[in-house]
Amino acid sequence: MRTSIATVSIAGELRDKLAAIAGAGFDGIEIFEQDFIAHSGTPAEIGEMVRDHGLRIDLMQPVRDVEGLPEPLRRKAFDRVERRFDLMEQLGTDLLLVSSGTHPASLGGIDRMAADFAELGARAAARGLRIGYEARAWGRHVSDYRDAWEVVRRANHPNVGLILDSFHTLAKKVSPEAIRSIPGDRIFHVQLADAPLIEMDLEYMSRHFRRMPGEGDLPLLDFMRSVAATGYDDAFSLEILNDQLRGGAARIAALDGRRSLIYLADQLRRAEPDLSLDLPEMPERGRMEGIEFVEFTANESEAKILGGMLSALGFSRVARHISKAVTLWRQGDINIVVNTEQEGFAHSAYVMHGTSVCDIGLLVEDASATVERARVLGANLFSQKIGAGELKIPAVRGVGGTVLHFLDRHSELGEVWEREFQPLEGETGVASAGLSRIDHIAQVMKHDEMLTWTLFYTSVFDIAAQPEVDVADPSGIVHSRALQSSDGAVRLTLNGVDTHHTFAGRFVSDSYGSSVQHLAFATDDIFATAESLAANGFDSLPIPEDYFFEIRSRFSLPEEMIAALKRANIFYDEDGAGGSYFQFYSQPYGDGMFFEIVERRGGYDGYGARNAPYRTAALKRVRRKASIQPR
Ligand SMILES: O=C(O)c1ccc(O)c(O)c1
Ligand SMILES: [Mg+2]
Repeated sequence: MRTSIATVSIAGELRDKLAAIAGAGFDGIEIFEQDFIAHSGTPAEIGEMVRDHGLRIDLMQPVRDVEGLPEPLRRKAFDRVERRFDLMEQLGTDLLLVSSGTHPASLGGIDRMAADFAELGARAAARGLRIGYEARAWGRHVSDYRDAWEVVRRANHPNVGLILDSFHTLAKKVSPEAIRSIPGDRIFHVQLADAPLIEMDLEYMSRHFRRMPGEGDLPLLDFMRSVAATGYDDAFSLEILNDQLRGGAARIAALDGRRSLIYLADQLRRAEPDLSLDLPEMPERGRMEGIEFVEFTANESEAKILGGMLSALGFSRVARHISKAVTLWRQGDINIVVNTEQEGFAHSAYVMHGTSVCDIGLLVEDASATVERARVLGANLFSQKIGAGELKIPAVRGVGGTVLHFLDRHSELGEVWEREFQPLEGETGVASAGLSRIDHIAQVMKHDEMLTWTLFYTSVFDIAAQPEVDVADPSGIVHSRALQSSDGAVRLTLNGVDTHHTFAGRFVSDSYGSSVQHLAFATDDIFATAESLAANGFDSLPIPEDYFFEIRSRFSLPEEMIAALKRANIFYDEDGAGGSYFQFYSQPYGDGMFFEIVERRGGYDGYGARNAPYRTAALKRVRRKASIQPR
C-alpha cells in the first residue's frame, strides 16, 4: 500500500516537512500552491528536493472553479490550468487535483461540466498529464462524489479520473457504499481525513479541524472497505487541514499520520481478509486487563514523605527489590513502586520532573505481542540494562517521557514480584483502608498532544476513547477524554491544557511536563475507607460549604447522607440511570499531584466531571495556603 501525505498537513518550511515525511516512512506527497509561494527555489529545484528525500509527488493541488463557467471565464480558467501544467512539468508530477467549484457564475449542468473535463483531458493528454476531479462538500453544483463521478464518466477521457476525499463524503454523512460500483482504475487518488462529530459549517471544519484517521468520529473503515472493493490499488493520502498541526511539530505530525494510516489499513485487512495489502504483519490490538503497578521516582527524603502519604492511605511496604533501591507498597491489588536509585531511567526522570510517576505497568493479555504491535505502529521502544535475576519486561515510551511496561500472566512476567522482590519480613504495615484497585490514572499534557496520545493508546490497545468533555477550572478549560477498556478494568483519563493558569496547567509547567497528575483508587465502601484514613492521619481535601447546597438542589439525597458526605469531604454524582459516584481527594502533594478515592455504585461509568470546578477550586485554595512541601 502506497502512503502519501499532503504537505499542508504539517508545519514548517518545505525542507523540514519533507524530512519529517520521509523520516516517518511515507512514499509520496501532495504538493500545494503555498509550497511554491513560501519556498525560494524554482519548481524544478523543489521537485528535485522532494525526490532527494526519496519521495514522489503524487499530485499537485488544488485548482478550483474551472467547470461549468460561461465565456470568457471559461477560457481564463483553462489558461490557469495550462499554467499549472507548466508548473507540474517542471516539478515532475503528472496529476492535477481539480476540486468542485463554488464560483457564483458557474452554470453547472452535468453535460456542460463533462464537456469541460473532456477538453481539459485532451489538453492534459497532449502534455502527458492527468486531471482528477474531487467533489467538495460545499461545491456549488457538485458536492457529492456520486455527481463528480457522473461528470468524470460522461467526460469519458482516459486522462480524467475521480479523486475521493473521505472528509467530503463522511463529514456530510453521505454513504460511501456507492463507491463500490466505480471502476478502480477510474479513481486516480484517494485522500483520507477524519473529523470530530461537531455541528459546524463544513467548509470551516474542513479547513481547520480535520483529524488523522482514528482521531475523530467518522466511519473511515466503511469508506476504506468501499474503496478497496473497487480494486483501487494506488496511494492512500492524508489531507489533514488542522490548525493545531499547522502550528505543531512536523516530526510528530508525520509519525502520527503514518501510525493512523497503518492502523486503518490493519483494520481494513482484518475486515477484508481476502485483500492482499502490502502491509507489515502485526498482532491484533491487545486486551488490557489491568494496571499492574505504578512507579514513582523520588530521592531519599521525598520517598519518606511519599511513604508517609502511602501509609496514611493504608498501603504497607511489603518488599524490596533484589538489587536496587526500589520498594514495593501494596494494598488490595494495587502495587506502588518507589524508586530512589541514583542512576538509570528513574533517576533521570527524577532529575527532570522531581518526585513523580515515571513508569506504569500495564497488565495485558500478551506482553510480547503488545510490544510488537506498538513497534510496528512506530512507538519508541524502551529498554535499559537489566541486572542479575531481573526479567526483561517489554516497554515503550509513553506520555511525557514516562515508560509503559507490559506484563502478562501467561509468561514468566507473571512472576515479576516473586522473582525481582524480596518480602520485607517483620515490617508492621498499617491496616488496609479497603482500597482494592486502581480505578483510573489521570495524565495531563498540552492540549496539542491529546490527539497524539489518544491515537497511540487506541491503536495499540483494545481501549476506546470516550467523547471529550470540557472541565471548568476557575482559570481556564481543561479538555478531558477518558479511555476505557470494554470491561472498565483499565481507565485512563487524558487531560489537555492550553494555559499555565489552570491547576492542571500549573502542574505541567511546574513539573516540566510530567504526566500523571492523579491516581484514583477504588474502594467498595467509601465511608469506611474515609474513616480508616482519618484515623491514619490522612488529610483530605476540604470541600467548600456551597458545594453541599448544590448537591441538595441537584439530587434528592437524605439529609443524613449529605451530612455523612460533608463530614468526610466526599463529592457525589449520579448518572440518571441508577448509578452513583463518590469521590474524595488528598491534599496536593509536590508539584500538584494528588490522590483520589472513589466508589462506583450501580454501574456509574463517568468521572464526576460536574464536581471538577469545586475540586480544582479547593485544590487551588489549599495550594495558595502554601501547603506545598519544598522540593
Ligand atoms: O478547501 C478546499 O478548497 C479544498 C481544496 C482541495 C482539497 O483537496 C480539499 O479537500 C479541499
Ligand atoms: Mg481533498
